[in-house]
Amino acid sequence: MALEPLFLDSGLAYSQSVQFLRSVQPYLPAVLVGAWVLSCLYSVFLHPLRNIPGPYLAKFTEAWRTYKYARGKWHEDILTLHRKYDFMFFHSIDTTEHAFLRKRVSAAFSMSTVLSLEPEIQEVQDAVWAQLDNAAHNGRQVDMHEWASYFAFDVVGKLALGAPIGFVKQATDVMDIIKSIHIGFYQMGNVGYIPGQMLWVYNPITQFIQSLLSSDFAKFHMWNREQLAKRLAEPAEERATRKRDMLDHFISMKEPDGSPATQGSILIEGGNIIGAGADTTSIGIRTVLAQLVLHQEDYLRVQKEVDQAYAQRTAEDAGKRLQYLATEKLPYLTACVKEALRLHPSIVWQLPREAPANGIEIAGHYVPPSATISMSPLAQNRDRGVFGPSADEWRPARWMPAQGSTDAEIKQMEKYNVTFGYGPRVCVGKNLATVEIYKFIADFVHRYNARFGNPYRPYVVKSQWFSYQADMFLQLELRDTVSKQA
Ligand code: HEM
Repeated sequence: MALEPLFLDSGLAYSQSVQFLRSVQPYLPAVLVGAWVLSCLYSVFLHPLRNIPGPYLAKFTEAWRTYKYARGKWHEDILTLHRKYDFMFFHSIDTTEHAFLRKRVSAAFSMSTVLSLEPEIQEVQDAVWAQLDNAAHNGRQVDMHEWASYFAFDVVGKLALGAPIGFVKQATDVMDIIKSIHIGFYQMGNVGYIPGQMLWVYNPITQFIQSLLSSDFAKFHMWNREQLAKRLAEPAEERATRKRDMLDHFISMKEPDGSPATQGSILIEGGNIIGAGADTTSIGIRTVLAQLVLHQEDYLRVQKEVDQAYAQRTAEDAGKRLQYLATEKLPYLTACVKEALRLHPSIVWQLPREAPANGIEIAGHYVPPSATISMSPLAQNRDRGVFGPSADEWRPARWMPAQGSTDAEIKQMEKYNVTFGYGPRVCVGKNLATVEIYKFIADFVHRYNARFGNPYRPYVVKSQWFSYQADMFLQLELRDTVSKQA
């Protein structure tokens, strides 16, 4: 390939530069190959982490990891690697900026805020039931890849962006938001961990081309801004009589200098939630549902528990849906939720951390300062040292005191179950996700009997940072008890 300048200039300097480039051009390939060989030699013989066991090719090039990521089968690859090399570690650090950002949103994610918004979550859930009831009446199969996503995306819209985006009502991926987020995660997941690589994706030229191709996402940004503008313009008397939601919490945040949060900061928090809190939760819902539908005896046992809880509602709660605080007391539902989320955590790629300033010794290996070390929640959650020889198996009873495990064993498993991460960066939305999952599953099994549309291929799993289930078709039967109650 000839090296020709893109912009013409005149004079001696220009012709000298061209001459220089022409003179070095024949040596460039050799220089690049030489640099690569040197870096390989350094990795194999001198790098401080050279003795850590792992695939040989990965010592030489990050392309090995990119290739594996791009296949979308990391949920299988990571387990194979851990079984082979039996090595895992992680360590967490915190930074002042992260601590500040985290503290200023903590009230928005507290359990009391989430529970105060339970009726709003229920409203979205009831809209889902209306759609699924309809499908059940007509004998139509439902794809839970879609419906769990529509539910979770509308919940974050309603609670944190100012209004439900309309997925459930319109029964579609409005403005292609879900599709665009998945494309974004695929791109970031595959190249985002390599310094500088995201420039191929996020530079003004590709961004411009992308905006032409998916103007829908630009529409979503516009919609998001409009909701915020509406909220900011809301008369004070109206605000005083309305329930405070997550968006209100974000609006009342402060910047580090004590000034009110800028619109940019508020929009970023909303963006974080839609990126981090919708897919993860819908995967969690599908994970629990999938295990229950696969194990019908467990489905029936949870159903019986929920039916009883419905029957025992107080006179004050009669006619209302089961509240989260009642569902979290149901022992078998709780065991099934914990076990399903352990076996299939929504995020299966590595959670990165920096080694501390003095380095750290882990499992006999010295890790130098600032090295990035990371661990997949999936691999950790299958650690036989913690979960025993049945670590890969579905065994909800392991979470039940005096039935499957002792109290001390359960405490130990809770500590090392990292579905929601670990340490100062542990998932900030865990309360919201937990409430959504318990409520959704409890009402679902109370309302329907369910079978896979295709028992020979119940669903497929794809990994792209998240590990999500697709083509999860269910045949639903509306239960008599519910049609009578309706
Ligand atoms: C089943 C559902 C969910 C799962 C499995 C999950 C999992 C995780 C994990 C593994 C992390 C990284 C933690 C670490 O590095 O140690 C994380 C971080 C985060 N999650 Fe979640 N998440 C879920 C739901 C949510 C929801 C509903 C929200 C918000 C509404 C949310 C917002 C966030 C945010 C903002 C972070 C970054 C926290 C930080 O860096 O301080 N997540 N989540």
